[in-house]
Amino acid sequence: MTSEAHSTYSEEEDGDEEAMAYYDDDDLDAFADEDLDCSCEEGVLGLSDPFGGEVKPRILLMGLRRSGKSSIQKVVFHKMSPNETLFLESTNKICREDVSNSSFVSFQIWDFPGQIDFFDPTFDYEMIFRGTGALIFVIDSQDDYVEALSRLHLTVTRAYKVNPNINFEVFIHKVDGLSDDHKIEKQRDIHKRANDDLADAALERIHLSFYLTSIYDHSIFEAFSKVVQKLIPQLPTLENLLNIFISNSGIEKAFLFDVVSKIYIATDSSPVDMQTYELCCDMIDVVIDISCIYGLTGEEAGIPYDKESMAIIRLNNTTVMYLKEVTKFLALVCFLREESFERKGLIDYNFHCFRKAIQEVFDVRVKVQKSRKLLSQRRWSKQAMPNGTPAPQH
Ligand SMILES: Nc1nc2c(ncn2[C@@H]2O[C@H](COP(=O)(O)OP(=O)(O)OP(=O)(O)O)[C@@H](O)[C@H]2O)c(=O)[nH]1
Repeated sequence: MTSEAHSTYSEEEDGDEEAMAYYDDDDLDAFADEDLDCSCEEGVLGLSDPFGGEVKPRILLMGLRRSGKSSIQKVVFHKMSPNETLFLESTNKICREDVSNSSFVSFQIWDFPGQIDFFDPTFDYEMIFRGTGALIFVIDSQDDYVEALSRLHLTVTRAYKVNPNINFEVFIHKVDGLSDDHKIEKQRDIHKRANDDLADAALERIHLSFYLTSIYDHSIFEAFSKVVQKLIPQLPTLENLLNIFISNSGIEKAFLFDVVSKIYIATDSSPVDMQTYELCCDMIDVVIDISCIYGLTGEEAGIPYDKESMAIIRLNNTTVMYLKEVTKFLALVCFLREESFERKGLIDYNFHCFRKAIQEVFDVRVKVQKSRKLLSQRRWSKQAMPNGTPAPQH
């Protein structure tokens, strides 16, 4: 395998940098009124903490004690190594974290303590479920899951009553200790029992999606990618753009990755196989690691990834992997045959058009965010002055 990688980390702004600044600043602007950013440690909430004005979709992590909820969050979003999760303490309050890596990957994760009680009057579950986009229920596959299944049923039915638009995602977790046959067997059993319970309650219309996951391989990143993709309204547009890009460039497969979390936010319409996805994750690791070691020029340089970041890796099976920066947090990773890579000029030109199109999609999103913000400000000021009295000037 041969590889080339290139990254520069100049802190000085150049002409093109404006385009990047335009991205980021507008993004920040758009979210200025919902500046709820806090680390997990700082973001511990009381159970009745209201988040009235918030717009970002929520992803809830629920499940029994020690099922692996905090480990998932730490491994996917904090680069914690799986072995370190052995030392995580039990969560005893709801722990909220903002994930705003890029314009398309922007949500909040709420990690719930295992023993949460729906009948506790201080637990305002209606408020919580109302703003929820996805509810991930984690089941420990190495443990007896009878209790977990009844908890899943209770949680899902409560949540559905409050908000029928929630995506219900079930992670059959810790499958690293199981053989392939055993994994399939567990998935079938859990799937059947959970759906039977819903059918018994005449709630067949609730759809549950199941994933086999482990923090010890890439399955957890892949599952999270699928959960997040469902929350991206621009997904069909992104997929379309990727389809057009690859079919005109002789590329076999392309992924749009969020570099920080290694979640892929979109891919073309050809099927994804796990090995290809793992190779992409490894490539991103190589680029970021090399850049961290050799590229960083200053303390405040932050994430070692910029508009010059790119990498080419030639595999020993005549396949080439090509990574290019799309925005400050997004990368395009492509797989193509060596002979197709001879037309690199054409690929780069098409990439340029693809990148521009992504910026336009992003532009529309920012405009929508801004008009929503304006609208809510107007509503708010009307409420503040019901008789039309102008606000006092200071
Ligand atoms: N084998 C294996 N162990 C895991 C996996 N994920 C988490 N664990 C382990 O499971 C244990 C519990 O993990 P936590 O993340 O603390 O579980 P939790 O659901 O947040 O627990 P509470 O905070 O008590 O609700 C830890 O020892 C983890 O190392 C996995 O995929 N495979």
